[in-house]
Amino acid sequence: MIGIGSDHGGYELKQEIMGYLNAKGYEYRDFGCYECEACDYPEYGKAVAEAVVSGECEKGIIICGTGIGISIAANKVPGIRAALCTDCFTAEATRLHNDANILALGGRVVGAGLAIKIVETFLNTEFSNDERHINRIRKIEG
Ligand SMILES: O=C[C@H](O)[C@H](O)[C@H](O)COP(=O)(O)O
Repeated sequence: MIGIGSDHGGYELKQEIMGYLNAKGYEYRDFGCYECEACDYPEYGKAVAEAVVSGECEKGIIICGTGIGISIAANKVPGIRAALCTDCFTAEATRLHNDANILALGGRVVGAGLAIKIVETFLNTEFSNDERHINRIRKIEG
């Protein structure tokens, strides 16, 4: 199960990404927002982050205008490693090196075509399980 959430700045891109997830047969839960009226990104970042930490969702995708605010909010939840990506290289690297469990995107930054490629890369790249990366992730957890 993938958790997905956005504020109004990410609402349109979220619809595109949900279309992609539907087409590929991914199971997902939309944590809102459910309309494009102005709302507050911390609520949706936190909701997706908590669903990932609880185990309800294996991974999350969060979107605001820049992807910055919502990733800051999600990263406040212990156990979350949310990565803001604007290209496929970082999406792959953050799975391989950081075992990122949430992908953050900026709906005002990347177009739908690139965003979907980033999502595809993120969802299809496994953590490397390399000892050096495991040690570094442990240091983040404290
Ligand atoms: O980091 C914050 C996000 O990019 C928000 O989506 C953005 O601040 C919303 O801006 P506004 O309220 O001007 O639409």
